[in-house]
Amino acid sequence: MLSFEQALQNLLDAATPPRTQEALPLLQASGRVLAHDVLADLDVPPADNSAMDGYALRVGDLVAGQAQSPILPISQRIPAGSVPLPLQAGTAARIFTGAPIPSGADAVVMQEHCTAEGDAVRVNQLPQAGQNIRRAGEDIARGSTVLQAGVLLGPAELGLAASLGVASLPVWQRLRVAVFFTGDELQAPGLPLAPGQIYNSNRYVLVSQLEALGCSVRDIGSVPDDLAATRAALRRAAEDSDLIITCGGVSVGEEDHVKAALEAEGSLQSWRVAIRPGKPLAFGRVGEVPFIGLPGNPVSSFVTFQMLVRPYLRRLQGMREVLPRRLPMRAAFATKKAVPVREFLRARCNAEGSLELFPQQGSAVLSSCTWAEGLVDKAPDTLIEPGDIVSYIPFGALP
Ligand SMILES: Nc1nc2c(c(=O)[nH]1)N[C@H]1C(S)=C(S)[C@@H](COP(=O)(O)OP(=O)(O)OC[C@H]3O[C@@H](n4cnc5c(N)ncnc54)[C@H](O)[C@@H]3O)O[C@H]1N2
Ligand code: MOO
Ligand SMILES: [Mg+2]
Repeated sequence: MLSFEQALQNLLDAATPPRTQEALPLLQASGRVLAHDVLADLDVPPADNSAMDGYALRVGDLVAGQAQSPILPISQRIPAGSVPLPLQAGTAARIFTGAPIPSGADAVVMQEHCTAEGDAVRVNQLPQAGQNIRRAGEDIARGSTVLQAGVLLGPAELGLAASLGVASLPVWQRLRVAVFFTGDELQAPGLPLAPGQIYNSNRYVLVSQLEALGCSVRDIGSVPDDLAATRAALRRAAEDSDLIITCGGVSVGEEDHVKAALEAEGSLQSWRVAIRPGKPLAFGRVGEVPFIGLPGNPVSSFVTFQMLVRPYLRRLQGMREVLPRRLPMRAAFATKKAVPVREFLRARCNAEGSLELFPQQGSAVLSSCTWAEGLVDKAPDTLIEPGDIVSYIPFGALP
């Protein structure tokens, strides 16, 4: 049986980085992984511009007059998008937010601090030099790396690329993941349950987790607890896929056919990891296609995906390495027995700022995964007492 660390290391060592990339228009690149760094070939903003609607002026012209509320004639009007003339000495320019600063001006005074008087302006609150001016390049400096290869492109990244004038981005080809779900008892949501059936919830957890990571999923569907059917499903899953992930049928019962099917159609590299939930996790290959057999228990497949499959998928997709952020937090609970495997306990923070456990830590209790906000990572053969500091991994802190 592998330790958690061995299982994770095996997966990461086996993760071949992506090779094929494609250039996509920005809006089609959302949710994709950037294949190359993006460098700025211009300053953003390109030129000094006004942060406010007001008047561009030279502070020295205000002080020279020594008046409390000096008045300056208005020499030009600069809306955003226009090209200003150099500022005439002793005058002010009417200027609007985003408009370029005329050469010679060194501050913008907000119109709320002024009084317009015909074609002149009375300045009631003297500005500091540089005030309300957004300098060229203060957001992005020409030549700097704006986006790093491996980032999962979201709204802010697309906006930043657009602010540089970039219209398309190089992204890695989506990882093609084939999935199927084993179990005679499975019924699709929306259809009536026959006696003995349950709804196939794992499908929705797995497919949505894969899609959230930018994978393209081919769902082979539900497969009965039958060796020949499982072998046929493996063969189909291996066609045109970069990875196969199945749910169910990897434990020790006669109705669990995934391991035998894998040994018949490919190779079983390892089976069972010393963790709870998620112990009967299987790794292997079908031909050249890597295979992961997740356990059927809903929490087992959820937690093993989060803790082991995600880091693997991130590397397969060329995403930046990010370790799950662990927080040392105080436990407001006690565990009852020390088990010889590493445990990931579903927990969340209470009003006092310490951690509570979901009362049922069984691995078929899917409702715990909507109640919990993260996992307490508990070492083998240990107990946790109230007040202990534990290692807590918020779901949101999982890369
Ligand atoms: N004698 C033993 N029995 C079991 C062991 C063991 O070591 N000795 N391991 C237990 C552990 S740990 C786990 S985890 C489960 C995993 O078993 P399988 O991977 O073979 O999963 P199944 O038997 O197919 O199903 C387990 C459980 O989950 C339900 N299930 C399955 N697929 C789905 C799905 N798509 N959606 C919702 N629920 C699903 C299934 O009905 C079963 O209740 O084995 C233990 N047994
Ligand atoms: O591996 Mo299991 O998830 O403990 O039920
Ligand atoms: Mg089973």
